[in-house]
Amino acid sequence: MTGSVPDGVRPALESIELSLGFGAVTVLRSVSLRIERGGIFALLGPTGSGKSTFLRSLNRMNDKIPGFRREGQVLLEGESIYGQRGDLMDLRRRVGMLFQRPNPFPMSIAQNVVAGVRAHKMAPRRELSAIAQRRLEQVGLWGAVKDRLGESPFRLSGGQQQLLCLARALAVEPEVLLLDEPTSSLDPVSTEAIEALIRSLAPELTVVIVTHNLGQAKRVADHTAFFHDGHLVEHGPTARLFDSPAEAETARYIASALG
Ligand SMILES: Nc1ncnc2c1ncn2[C@@H]1O[C@H](COP(=O)(O)OP(=O)(O)OP(=O)(O)O)[C@@H](O)[C@H]1O
Repeated sequence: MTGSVPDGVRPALESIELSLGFGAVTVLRSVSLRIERGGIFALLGPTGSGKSTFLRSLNRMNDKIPGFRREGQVLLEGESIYGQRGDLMDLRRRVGMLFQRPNPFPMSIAQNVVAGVRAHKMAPRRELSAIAQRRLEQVGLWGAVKDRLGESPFRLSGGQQQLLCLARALAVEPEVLLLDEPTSSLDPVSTEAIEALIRSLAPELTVVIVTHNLGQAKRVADHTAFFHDGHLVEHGPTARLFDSPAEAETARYIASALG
C-alpha cells in the first residue's frame, strides 16, 4: 500500500516516482503516493521540505515557473495529467485550489462565485444568481453578503474572502481540492469555519491540504504524509502517524512542533 489506498483500488490521485526541481535544484525526489477518493489527506513537514511544490504539481501549477522540471507521473483517476491530451483548463476545473492568501478577483462578490462557472460555460446565464446563492450558503457566507452581492470583495474580512474563494472553487464542481495552508493568514474563528467546511466536503470531494499546524492535520485529515528535505518520509492514517511514527525524523518533527 502506497498512501491511503489499498492495493487494487484506484486512487483519486496518484504520484508515481515524482521528482520535481527548479533549474539545478532538486526539490522533491521520487515521491510515490496514492490519495484515496473522498478522503482528506494532509501534507506535513518543515519549511522548504517540498510540500507546496508537490501540491502544486497535482494540478500543474508549477508548469509556468521558469526552470521547473519534472520526472515521473501524476495520475488523476488513472490518467496522466501531464499527458499530451491534457487540457489545462479542464484539469484546473477538476482539481481546484485554494491558496494561503485569499485571492478574490476584481469583480463583484456574486461575480466572483460564478467566475469559473461562466468561464467553463457550465450553466445558462439565468441560473448564475441561484448558483451564487447556493455556494455562498454552502460556505456560510450568504447571511453576511446577501445585501452586498454587487459590491467589491476586497472590503470583506480575510476569513470572509477565503470563504468566498472556497465558494468560487466549489462552484465548478471539482473532484479534488488542493489547499495550500488555507488558514495561515486567518484568525481562530475563521480557521474553525474553514476547517468545518473542509470536513463537510468529504466524501463527495477529495481534499489535499498542506498545513504547518499539527492540530489542524489531526482535526481534519484521515491520512497524513510527512515530507522532509525533499523526501516523502512516511504516510499513514493521521492518528497512527502522530501517535506512533515509524521514522525518527517524523517523531522529531512532531515532538518539536508540539513544543
Ligand atoms: N519558483 C521556485 N524557484 C526556485 N526554487 C523554488 C521555487 N519554489 C520553491 N522553490 C524551492 O523549493 C524548495 C521547497 O519549497 P516548497 O515551497 O515546496 O516547500 P514547503 O515545504 O511548502 O515550504 P513552506 O512550508 O515554507 O511553504 C525550497 O527550497 C524552495 O526554495
